[in-house]
Amino acid sequence: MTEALVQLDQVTVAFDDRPVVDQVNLSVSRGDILTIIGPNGAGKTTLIKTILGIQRATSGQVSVASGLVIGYVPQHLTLEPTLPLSVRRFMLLSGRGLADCRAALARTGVAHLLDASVHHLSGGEKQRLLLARALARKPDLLVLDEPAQGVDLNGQASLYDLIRELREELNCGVIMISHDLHLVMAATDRVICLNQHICCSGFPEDISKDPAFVETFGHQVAESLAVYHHHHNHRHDLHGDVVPTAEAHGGCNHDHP
Ligand SMILES: Nc1ncnc2c1ncn2[C@@H]1O[C@H](COP(=O)(O)OP(=O)(O)OP(=O)(O)O)[C@@H](O)[C@H]1O
Repeated sequence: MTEALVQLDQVTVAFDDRPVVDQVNLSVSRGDILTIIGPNGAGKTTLIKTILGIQRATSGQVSVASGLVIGYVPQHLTLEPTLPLSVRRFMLLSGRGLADCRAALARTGVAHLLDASVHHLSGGEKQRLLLARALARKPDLLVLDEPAQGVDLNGQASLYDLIRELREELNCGVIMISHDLHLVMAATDRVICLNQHICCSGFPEDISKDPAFVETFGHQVAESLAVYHHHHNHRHDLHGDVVPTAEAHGGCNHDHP
């Protein structure tokens, strides 16, 4: 039996008696990638804050495996603009040694920025730095809140590839929020569509046909996902370029009707 890293049973979070997360059940084990999608204000961030223990559930049960190490990648890097801060210093603030910090930066493709100022990093570099900080903790569970924000389309694909590789290398579980529906459909194992309550959940190829998904995202999005069934038969390097694999010779396959 696979032990759940985190399990939510009937979790509700209400602000001023308004349920923002409503009776949610979910479970993530090692090796799982679970993506939470949903419209603005659907309660996605509140839900992951509850998993992280930053937000208390109003009712229901949040259970985490004992000694669980969580690596959290927030939506944005929030910094005091007047405080000089190098990448090296930022990473060392995680409490890990320099060797671990260097290895994590190398894994996310930004080792060359060790002595750069965090204030001068591009949007994509900041996201990779945040991922490196989470990795340096050698997490059992990676929790990412819109990890591809500010990253161009090629960069997004390579970032999702990297997350999949890290899941295998660390044998960790992954929970992420994403708005990049096409990429999510290709990169995730399971999807939860949240609109306060879980309106549907399942495998990406099935979820786009679910009436609840169509109701939440509209016909146009559902149809575009249904025809854009993305067979991910290749990898991307950290610059977004396609790396052919043994079973494929590069290029995306998209099924057209
Ligand atoms: N601490 C709080 N106090 C009161 N209301 C809150 C609090 N935190 C979040 N909310 C409200 O809860 C609702 C859900 O917010 P949340 O940030 O979880 O949504 P989201 O799905 O992550 O949205 P987005 O996609 O826009 O980031 C919003 O209406 C928000 O205003």
